[in-house]
Parts: sequence; structure tokens; C-alpha cells
Amino acid sequence: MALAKIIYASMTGNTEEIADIVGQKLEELGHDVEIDECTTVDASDFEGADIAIVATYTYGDGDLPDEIVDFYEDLADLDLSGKIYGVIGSGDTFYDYFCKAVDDFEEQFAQTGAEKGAESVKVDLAAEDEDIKKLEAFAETLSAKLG
Ligand SMILES: Cc1cc2nc3c(=O)[nH]c(=O)nc-3n(C[C@H](O)[C@H](O)[C@H](O)COP(=O)(O)O)c2cc1C
Repeated sequence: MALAKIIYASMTGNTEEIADIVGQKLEELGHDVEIDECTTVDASDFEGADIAIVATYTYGDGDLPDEIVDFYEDLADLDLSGKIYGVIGSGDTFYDYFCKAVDDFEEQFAQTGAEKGAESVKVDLAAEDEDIKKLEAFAETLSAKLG
């Protein structure tokens, strides 16, 4: 059984919720799922996963949350060849750089040799019905990539 590992940063709960939505769908699809807050793990924990997922909000002026910066920096040094990755995030369209941290993590994953398994999903604040559908489709696409 494939292991999907989801690492998230969340201040007010929106990103944690979308991580849970994706995790639940992956479980329904028959995968083992581990969901951890980013300060409780090391980036190298992704080495034991088949599917590596980051869920992050965006802070400041298009910045990464402070608490995920170490994880972000360490990620680029990993060799995740043969694995599948995906990125999701919550932001606020009020800001100039909507969900910029999602794009930053995509670039970082691209350096690991992992294969992008699905288009990133960016959610405006808390997930609504349409977002939930997109997040579930994201999980299905990642799952299908495992073949
Ligand atoms: C001070 C501050 C700065 C923010 N900057 C951005 C930003 O640059 N881009 C963005 O998309 N969202 C920005 N946000 C919005 C958060 O990313 C958004 O509220 C998100 O849903 C928070 O996720 P969480 O509930 O998981 O903590 C900012 C929020 C705060 C409070």
C-alpha cells in the first residue's frame, strides 16, 4: 500500500482543513496517509513516502510562513526521484501575491527529482464546496499517477 505524507503549516486552521480533505480522499482511495504539522517533522521524512504533499498558507507580502522556512530550505537538498509530489494552499485574494507560497514549494519540489502528480490547488480562505471538489480531484489525480 502506498504511503502519502502531507506536511502542513496553518495559523488559523484553513490549511489544516484542506490537508485533511486531501488526506481523507487518499485514504478512501486505499492509501496510507500521514498528516503532520511542519514543525514536528524533517523534510527528509518525505524519503519514506510514495506521495509527498505540502499544504501551506502565505503570509506577509507573498512570503512563506516563518515556521515552514527550514522545511522549505531542506527540501531542495533531497533526492525524491521516483516519488510524486503535489502542493496545495490557502491564501486570500485580497493580497497581491495570492498563494505565492504554493508556487515557491512547486519550484522547490522541482529540484528534488520528484514528479509533479497534479496541478496545485489554491483556496481562497476556507474551502467551500467547489474547493472541496478540486481538492478531491487533486487527490484522485495523484493517486492515479501511482498506476
Ligand atoms: C499578515 C497577513 C499577511 C498575509 N499575506 C498573504 C499574502 O501575501 N498572500 C495570500 O495569498 N494570503 C495572505 N494572507 C492570508 C492567509 O494566507 C489566509 O488567511 C490563509 O487562509 C491562512 O491560512 P491558515 O488558516 O491555514 O492559517 C495573509 C494573512 C495575514 C494575516
